[in-house]
Amino acid sequence: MKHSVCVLGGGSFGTALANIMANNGHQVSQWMRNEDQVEEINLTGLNSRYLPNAPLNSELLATSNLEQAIRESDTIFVSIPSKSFEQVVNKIEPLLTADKMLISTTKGFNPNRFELMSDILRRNPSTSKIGVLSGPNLAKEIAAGQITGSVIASPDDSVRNMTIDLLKSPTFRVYESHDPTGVELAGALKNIYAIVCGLAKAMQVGENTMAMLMTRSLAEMSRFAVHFGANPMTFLGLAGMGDLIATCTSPLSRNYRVGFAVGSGKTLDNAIEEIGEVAEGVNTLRMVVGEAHKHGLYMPLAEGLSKLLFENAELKILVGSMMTGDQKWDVEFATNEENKNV
Ligand SMILES: NC(=O)C1=CN([C@@H]2O[C@H](COP(=O)(O)OP(=O)(O)OC[C@H]3O[C@@H](n4cnc5c(N)ncnc54)[C@H](O)[C@@H]3O)[C@@H](O)[C@H]2O)C=CC1
Ligand SMILES: O=C(CO)COP(=O)(O)O
Repeated sequence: MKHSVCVLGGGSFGTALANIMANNGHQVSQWMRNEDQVEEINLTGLNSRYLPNAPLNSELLATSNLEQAIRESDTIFVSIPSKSFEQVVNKIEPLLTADKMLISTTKGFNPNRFELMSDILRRNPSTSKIGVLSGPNLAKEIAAGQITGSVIASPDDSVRNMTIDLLKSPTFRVYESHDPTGVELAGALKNIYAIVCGLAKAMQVGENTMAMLMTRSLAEMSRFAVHFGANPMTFLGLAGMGDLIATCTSPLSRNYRVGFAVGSGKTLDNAIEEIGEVAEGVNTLRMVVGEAHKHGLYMPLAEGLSKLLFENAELKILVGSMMTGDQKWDVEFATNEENKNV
């Protein structure tokens, strides 16, 4: 069945998702504020700034008319960086109705207060059909047709089913989850550790070290997320472990690249400017370290990275924080009390 969908955001991920759905034969509009970009996509079938090597489906309609795009769509994917997410959602709120589904694809926190993107979506009074899409989804690989898996998390069956219907393709597989908190926190938190791993790679550490960093990152992420209501098992899936591997090892990840640039001697500001796209991990780090302090959560890697990026501490603080910390158990969460610390 053909559905009417709209993607908000003209960046790399929004474009990759819109293109999958257009290829699947759905009626897709992609809203962006930049008129030149609208014209380029509609006339040439290219989004040259964000996905330069990916010819787009000719039926994909770029638009700067937000009102029309929302009115004509049953499902709305919000692919706007966390910094502007709330502002855009406030604009569409008067246009929402109970039948419309809202899916966040943004991996970050509201910079103004400690809340996730789905919290912002849930504040709208019109629709409760809300989901979160997250997983190892490097946009450039998706656009190049690389086999990719993702996770749609929602308590609402119809939201999960619709998202699968819209996105499933021979190269894109969508799994389901009942743990939106875990899936969303996993996607946001891993960006911190992609920066850590980019830094480590620039320092030419060995594979033992990389493996240790990624595994302890997973422990830290799940410790934080469980405190806020997530299921620790979610972190073994694509949204947790999967996304952590993809972004902690790939130079296609903007967060990894920020870490690599800083590890190679650039300032944080220069590193961000050079990338020219959103690297959510920097804001996420600020928010998460603040909350970890407030709630007494032990997060030595995030703490070390924060000191390094924001307080000019030396690089060795990162390794030191991991090697001399208090945590002594390898695995903190297990399925029964007896095996609590495996
Ligand atoms: N690129 C990727 O590989 C993936 C990205 N994501 C997440 O998707 C979200 C969006 O990322 P990308 O598309 O990669 O970002 P991007 O940096 O490629 O593009 C961001 C887009 O948002 C637009 N934008 C920013 N502020 C806006 C505003 N106030 N009003 C309207 N448009 C605005 C920009 O003009 C740009 O078109 C991020 O949170 C990211 O974590 C998730 C999975 C994969
Ligand atoms: O989330 C992503 C892949 O799953 C994209 O990561 P970056 O935002 O670091 O590019």
